[in-house]
Amino acid sequence: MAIRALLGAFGSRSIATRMASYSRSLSTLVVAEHEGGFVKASSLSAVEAAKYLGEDNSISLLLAGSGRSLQEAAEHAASCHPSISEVLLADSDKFTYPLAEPWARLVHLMQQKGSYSHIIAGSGSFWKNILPRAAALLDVSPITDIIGISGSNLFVRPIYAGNALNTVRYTGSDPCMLTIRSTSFPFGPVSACSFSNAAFVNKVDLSTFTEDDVVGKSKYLSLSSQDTERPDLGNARVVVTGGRALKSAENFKLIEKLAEKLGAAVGATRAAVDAGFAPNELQVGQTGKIVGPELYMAFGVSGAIQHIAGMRDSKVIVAVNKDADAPIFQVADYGLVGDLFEVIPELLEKLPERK
Ligand SMILES: Cc1cc2nc3c(=O)[nH]c(=O)nc-3n(C[C@H](O)[C@H](O)[C@H](O)COP(=O)(O)OP(=O)(O)OC[C@H]3O[C@@H](n4cnc5c(N)ncnc54)[C@H](O)[C@@H]3O)c2cc1C
Repeated sequence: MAIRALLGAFGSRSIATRMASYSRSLSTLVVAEHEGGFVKASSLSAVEAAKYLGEDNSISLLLAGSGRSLQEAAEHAASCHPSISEVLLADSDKFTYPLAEPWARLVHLMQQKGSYSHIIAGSGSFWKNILPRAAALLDVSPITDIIGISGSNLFVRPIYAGNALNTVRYTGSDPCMLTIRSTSFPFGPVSACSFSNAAFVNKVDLSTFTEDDVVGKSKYLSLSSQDTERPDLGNARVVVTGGRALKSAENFKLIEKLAEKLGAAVGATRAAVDAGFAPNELQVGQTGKIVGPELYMAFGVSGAIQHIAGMRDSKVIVAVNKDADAPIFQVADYGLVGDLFEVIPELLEKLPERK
């Protein structure tokens, strides 16, 4: 086993920024996601994380796909983060769709070409699908859900639904493959960033990438994307979450209306998702999305540990619950014992319209 558990007792907030780094010759490949011509915020968080691996870390960012949006994403990547030294562009219709098999082969190929010391990706479902396959091809053991980095081989990650933190030392061979929680390595507004020292953009030579590399068991059918009007749940500044107490999908629209008024993303507990009040991609928690907004508002949410695991890093937590003993109040900064069916309409009435 390449990973050795060492300790487990760090405070949970801002660990990434508190830990020191030490230097050694490093080169990191950040495997990135892009959408609509922009590199996703979670991938820029992976670049942020790479900075903590040590000084003199040369950071390359890999983008794959095809068409105009890939070219636009490459331009964005080249100027969006001062630590990126090179943007690598795998431009082929083999990567138009997010299928795990060809993408895992691509990561394998990139490692063969670049001999990176580290490969880093965000913790989202996209890379969760790909990275373990790439790690198997490279015969290394990945470390997932990193929230703190203290040098090139020492990482902190939550265990037991976030109730304990584990520090692990990577003792395997290169590359050390990591997925990071973007809430622990925040990077500023993605669309606005621009630096004068633009990174080089280099095309990846895919001549050795054969049809066999593309063949796999998965097949692309269609892509359903969330409502683009709303902020992305994983990166939103404000999240409004509803629980089972909403009782129906119709009532859950109260949460959506409040979110709209606040310019917030909508979240849901697993109980609300299982009951069909909200779609699966809105689930916050251990088996849903991990969020860390400035403001998290929970309505009719009991505060089960599996839910807390997904939102405990929020800066300010507001909870409204009928039951004064609900566990959610233990993590809330502001708590209101009350009926959400009275509180939300009152908030909707009193909050000013968004401009
Ligand atoms: C392996 C595993 C993984 C899991 N992963 C997740 C996960 O990722 N995310 C997640 O959320 N859960 C997860 N769960 C489920 C979790 O254990 C809880 O069952 C779930 O979070 C409860 O959701 P809830 O708070 O909406 O419902 P409940 O626990 O039923 O709580 C409803 C709350 O609403 C309050 N309430 C009722 N009526 C009103 C009202 N009118 N006004 C105000 N308050 C009211 C009640 O007092 C109560 O506290 C997981 C469970 C397991 C076993």
